[in-house]
Amino acid sequence: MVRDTMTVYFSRKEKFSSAHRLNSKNLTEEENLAVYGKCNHKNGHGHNYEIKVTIKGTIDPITGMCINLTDLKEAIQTQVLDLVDHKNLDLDVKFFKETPRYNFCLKKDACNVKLTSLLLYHISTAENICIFAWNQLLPVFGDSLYRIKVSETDKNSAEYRGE
Ligand SMILES: Nc1nc2c(c(=O)[nH]1)N=C([C@H](O)[C@H](O)COP(=O)(O)OP(=O)(O)OP(=O)(O)O)CN2
Ligand SMILES: [Zn+2]
Repeated sequence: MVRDTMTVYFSRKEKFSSAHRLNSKNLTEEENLAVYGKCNHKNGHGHNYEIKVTIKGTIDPITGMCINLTDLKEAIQTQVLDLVDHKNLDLDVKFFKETPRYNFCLKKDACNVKLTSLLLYHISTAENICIFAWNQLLPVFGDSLYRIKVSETDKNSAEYRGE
């Protein structure tokens, strides 16, 4: 039986090259080295990243498409690739350079419990690159944006599905 509405997924892969360094402002020099190892080296390093963006939708009966590939390519290019390709993620991309996440934690000292604010920055891991790309593409695709996968190497990748 053929259904009236069928949910389908359409994906596009792109590549980009960026430099970065894994280093947290919330850790000491020694802690950074212990957590990130060689990826914390002050010279930084680079990756030929791959990003895969998946759109969820129904098939337009006239075009046979759930999204026009031209629109998907254009959005990935302008919203993501133009900002990260041949860039230093930590210095050139605002999300990693200066967009703080405000977290509040309770710190207990000898006599009382104090509310202390802690500024947390986005470290340029594959996980956070997924979040960056999601934030950039969500205004374009809304609920149709299904999944973003970012691969640093053939061996390492992260995925985000907006959850
Ligand atoms: N959870 C995460 N951990 C790490 C990430 C990350 O994005 N999320 N990223 C890195 C570094 O960016 C690093 O460049 C990864 O490279 P490496 O450790 O060399 O891993 P490879 O798979 O490329 O190489 P092998 O030497 O074969 O392991 C680190 N951690
Ligand atoms: Zn790296």
